[in-house]
Amino acid sequence: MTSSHSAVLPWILSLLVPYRRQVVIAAIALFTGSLSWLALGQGIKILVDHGFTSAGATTLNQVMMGILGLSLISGLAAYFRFYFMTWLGERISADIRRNVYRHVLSLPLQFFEKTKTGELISRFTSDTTIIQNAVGMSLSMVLRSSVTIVGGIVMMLASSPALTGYVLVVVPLVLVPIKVLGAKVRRHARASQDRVADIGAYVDESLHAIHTVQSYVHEPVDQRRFEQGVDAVLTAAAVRIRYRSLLVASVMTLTIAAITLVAWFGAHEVLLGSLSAGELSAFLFYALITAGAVATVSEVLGEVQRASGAGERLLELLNSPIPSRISDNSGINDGLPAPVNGQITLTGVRFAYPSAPTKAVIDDLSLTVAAGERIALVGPSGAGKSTMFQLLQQFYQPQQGSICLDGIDLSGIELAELRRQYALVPQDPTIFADSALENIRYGRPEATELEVRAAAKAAHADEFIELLSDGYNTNLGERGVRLSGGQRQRIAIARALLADRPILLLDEATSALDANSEHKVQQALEVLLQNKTSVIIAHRLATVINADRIVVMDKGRIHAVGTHQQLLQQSDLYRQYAELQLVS
Ligand SMILES: Nc1ncnc2c1ncn2[C@@H]1O[C@H](COP(=O)(O)OP(=O)(O)OP(=O)(O)O)[C@@H](O)[C@H]1O
Repeated sequence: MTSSHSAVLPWILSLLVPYRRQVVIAAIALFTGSLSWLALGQGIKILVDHGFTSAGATTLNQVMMGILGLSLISGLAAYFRFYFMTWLGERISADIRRNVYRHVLSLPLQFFEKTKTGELISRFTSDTTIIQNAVGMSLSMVLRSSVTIVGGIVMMLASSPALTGYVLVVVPLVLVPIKVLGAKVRRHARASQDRVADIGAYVDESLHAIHTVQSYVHEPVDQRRFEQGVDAVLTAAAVRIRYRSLLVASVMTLTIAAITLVAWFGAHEVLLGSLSAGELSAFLFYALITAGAVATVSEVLGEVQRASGAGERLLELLNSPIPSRISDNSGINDGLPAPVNGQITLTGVRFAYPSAPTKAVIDDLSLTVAAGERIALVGPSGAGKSTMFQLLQQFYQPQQGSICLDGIDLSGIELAELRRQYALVPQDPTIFADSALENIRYGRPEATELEVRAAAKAAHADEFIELLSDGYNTNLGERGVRLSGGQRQRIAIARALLADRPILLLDEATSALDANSEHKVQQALEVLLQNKTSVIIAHRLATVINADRIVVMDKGRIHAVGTHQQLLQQSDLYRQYAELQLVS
């Protein structure tokens, strides 16, 4: 869904609603500041017409005091305007970040298959900062200048309607470049932000894979591609800058030419005696500050338009649809028994990924997993084992058939409630850049430290955590770079133990661990699997032997079901698989 430029302003205004008090204060400060500047013109007029006459000394003093007073007022007004507008800019960008993050967290997996993480990060950081500056600085300047322009025109009219007439004739001349070039600036601003997001995505991807990058000595290639990205940013920016410079220059030149012309007319009127020198001075003062304000607007309008481009992209993100299951829980009966027993029934399930809707990855699959049963899923790569996990957790919905938990169709269970029934131990467990303690506590954020330690002991993770430099408080480093494969698995098992969910989804690691580590992981798993319904994508002999039933999958269908011994005799596919694939 694309959002248009016109949607950005109403969105920003809606974000300002909670801060109306601050907006009002900023607006008052803004008006006061601009009006006190306009009042200065009257001071000039009095000064020129009367300040230089014989009786002028007292007038001169009074006017000077007045001007000083006005400067004080406009100074104070500037303080409040600057303070509150900047504050509003910070607030708005904070609110945008909050809203966008909340939205992005709920987006379906399909969205993340298509969108690069680095690009999203760039939206969070750079796009919101652009909006922050626009609201905090540029918008404030545009508003102040707009007030000055309107006030300036009114005061010019008061000083000399005839001269104002000339000014108004030439004003459209100045507006033409603002309109034409401004639109171009905005378009190219968006293009250059897109290129910035591209390089963000590239950095993100290559740095995540830094290990692979360095071991393949791929650095020169990455550097070259990155530089191409940087060049693309520069090229896009160059076009924007060219239009913007053209905009600023043409507005300035046209304005100064217009004022000179008007001054020339005015001087003639003074010579004819139809205008006093003070009136002409005041008029020119107003014309100058008005022109200055027009120039300011044209200059920062570029910034505002850049922000509007950034806003478009953020709005697009906010408009990406969230699955109705999450945003709208109507029609959900949430009838899960408490506690959940963990019986899973699949009946005639057919599923194809949305990106390949004609290729059934799961095809007419029926299976019942009894409460407390331990099922091992085996089968060749691409058989659909991981897809089963995705369906059980409802990251995707089957196109045909039904999946039930304790007899209730999954589509009738609130999504968060459903997912709370599963503990997932993935093949390559995620370790966060946080302490060992917090990494385990991820399974149940409200768990006490004692509970975390108990789970770690049961998962045989305690023994290596205690040896880390800072024990449970040791930071495990981004993606657990400081842990071995077996240690990462034991942390993940401790996390799942702590979560204590009725159903366990375990994707066993395929990589062989050393005997000692293997033994530890196996022991940890035995604790984890006690009294739970478990579905295990099995890669180890010990696992299949200990399973209640083994389900052999092939091309999305169930090929055979049985125990290890039964299948060795009955299924050629299983025998081959057991001989070649299982880690003994
Ligand atoms: N997000 C996706 N979009 C489209 N197709 C997908 C997606 N994920 C998996 N597939 C396809 O679905 C099929 C089944 O994949 P799945 O990951 O379930 O297999 P698997 O049995 O777990 O294999 P492995 O043991 O190699 O992990 C594969 O052909 C795969 O290409």
